[in-house]
Amino acid sequence: MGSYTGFDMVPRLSEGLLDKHNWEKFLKFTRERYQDDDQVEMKPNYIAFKFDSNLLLPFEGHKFLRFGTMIPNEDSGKLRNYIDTVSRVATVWFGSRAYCWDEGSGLPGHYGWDDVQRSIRSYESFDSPNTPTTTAQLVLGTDPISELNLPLYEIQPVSGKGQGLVARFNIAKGQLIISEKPLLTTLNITNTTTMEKQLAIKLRKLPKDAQRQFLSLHNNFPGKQPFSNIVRTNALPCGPGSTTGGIYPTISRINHSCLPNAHNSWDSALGHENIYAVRFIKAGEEITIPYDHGGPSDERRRHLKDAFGFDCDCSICSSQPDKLQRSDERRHQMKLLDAAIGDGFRVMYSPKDCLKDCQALVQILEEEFEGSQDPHLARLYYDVFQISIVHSDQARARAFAERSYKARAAAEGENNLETVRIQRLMEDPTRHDSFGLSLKWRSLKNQVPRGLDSDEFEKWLWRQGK
Ligand SMILES: C[S@@+](CC[C@H](N)C(=O)[O-])C[C@H]1O[C@@H](n2cnc3c(N)ncnc32)[C@H](O)[C@@H]1O
Repeated sequence: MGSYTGFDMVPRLSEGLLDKHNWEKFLKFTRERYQDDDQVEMKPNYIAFKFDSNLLLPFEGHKFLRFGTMIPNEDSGKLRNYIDTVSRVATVWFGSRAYCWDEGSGLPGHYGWDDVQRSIRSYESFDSPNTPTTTAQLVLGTDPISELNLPLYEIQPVSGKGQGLVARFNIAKGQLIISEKPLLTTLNITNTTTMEKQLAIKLRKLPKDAQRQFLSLHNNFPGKQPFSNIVRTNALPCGPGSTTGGIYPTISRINHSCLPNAHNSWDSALGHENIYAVRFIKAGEEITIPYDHGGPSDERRRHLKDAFGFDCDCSICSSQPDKLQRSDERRHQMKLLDAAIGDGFRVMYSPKDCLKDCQALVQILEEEFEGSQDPHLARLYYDVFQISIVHSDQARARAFAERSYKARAAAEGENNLETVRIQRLMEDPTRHDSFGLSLKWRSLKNQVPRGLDSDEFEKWLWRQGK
């Protein structure tokens, strides 16, 4: 046996220029210090100390939590020397932020090993860079506007669409824009006379303020049944496929786009609707969400006209014919691939073909959504997770669950119940009901090859060239 020792970065580094600069200097020094040491190896994404798979220094400092391991009792002092030296250099660059700990002396580390392992797994591929929302964030990595907790939007007239939500500040991808409780929720009742009566009863029970807010919402179907038509214009389903709709004082002011910059999701634990930015939104830009069910523009426009009574004039629908045609081709292809991926027989008997389809779909989503594809990727990577786990491939299942988790956390928040469920599957893919239906691709969750560059890792992940 032995005792654990090392240093943790507390708080972890930001993606700001200052932290990046210090991390680069620290790595440069470490690299030079060990350049002739055959125990220290330069990998595509990190510096590896060969003694232990936990002793890695990633090139992306914001991912780093810990440099530490167990020093066996029989260690001659060699391993301890490496850890002490790197820890000392870290304290030179980062001061007390490089928190040195030693369990043998009764000083435990700051982070749990689960978090450390997760951070280490993330070293294998580079993150796509975030666009800073302010100069302060560019330099310091923190966003003073979000710390002030000011509303990030205001309700304004938007040309051709009535009112809409417009960003007051730059909003980062993954930022929560608004979380709101519904004024009321209602079942989707097809008989509008019954619906009108039930809504009248519900409205009467609301405080006067809420009644006024409801009645001030836009009604795209003026006529005899104002309550149900306000619902028809403004309701958002409380979760995917839900037959209950929610009406909101502010969220119901958000207009539709077929290429939206925000994503709406229902938080069933809190009974809130959340809106997250799915790409960087510039101050002054309109905030939009999707009301459509996908498909090429003719299908989307038909659905929006039938269900909501408006002709969409979003940036895609009103683009030049050749651009629209390319988008339509991609959307058509997305539908075909979606259907093929969901075919259980293929998942079971032609899983490699399914993987190929999933990879093709990732590519198309990237082209079509230009950086705002996280809501789609969250679902797609979960599908690939399922394909992997059906065939007992825990290593890839975990990597895909991690990608699904990241995309979902960015689009729906870390506390969303579905995000948390996927996080658990990422920790232990065998919890999924379909684990082990086939043993075709059996692997353990740690059987991930280390030290591959990004292309090699992708090839491994998608089972190319096997
Ligand atoms: C939920 S409301 C959104 C807020 C509404 N614009 C308002 O003034 O309160 C939906 C209505 O907004 C308008 N709208 C939303 N997205 C639109 C778009 N992409 N193109 C044209 N009109 C749109 C339509 O009149 C639609 O029925």
